[in-house]
Amino acid sequence: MKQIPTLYEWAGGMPAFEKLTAAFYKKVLKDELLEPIFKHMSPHHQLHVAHFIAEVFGGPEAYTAEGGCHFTMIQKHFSKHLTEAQRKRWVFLLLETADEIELPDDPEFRSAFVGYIEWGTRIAVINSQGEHTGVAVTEPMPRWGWGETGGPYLNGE
Ligand code: HEM
Repeated sequence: MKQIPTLYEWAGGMPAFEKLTAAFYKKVLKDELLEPIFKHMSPHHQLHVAHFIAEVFGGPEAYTAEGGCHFTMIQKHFSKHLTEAQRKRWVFLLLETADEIELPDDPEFRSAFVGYIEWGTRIAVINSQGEHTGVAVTEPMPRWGWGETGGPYLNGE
């Protein structure tokens, strides 16, 4: 039976996630809707987000090793009062960056990728409205797989 790669491996490993967030946050800082909420972010922000997403997609436990967990990430959004318009722009710019840095664009990968991004951004917005969350401090990191598509696009292989 063929070994199915993780989304992390299929994407190109950590260099791909770090490239994605580095290019993404450059765009964010030039965007009129997002710049005001990100202008004070730390220089490590892009790496933390790369490590978080990479871990969700089956990569090494880098975010956890840095002392983070799912709740920590959720907490970073408390009381930011993020709007649906900001969320949509965040998603749009991330997907635009994914194309620009040539993240795999096969239907299977992108379907799984967008699935998590859609879920994760909605969770971020919900948990940004105050300082309460349904997410327990002990909640494990989400683990995203290929989902309904069941595996990567193999083009007849
Ligand atoms: C899949 C979706 C998302 C993930 C995985 C994510 C992840 C993270 C992480 C890991 C941090 C902490 C960074 C650090 O410790 O340096 C953070 C902070 C933050 N996120 Fe998100 N986020 C997501 C969606 C969003 C969206 C949609 C918005 C806004 C539209 C947003 C706005 C922010 C802001 C404003 C901060 C704090 C920035 C600061 O430190 O000044 N996030 N996010």
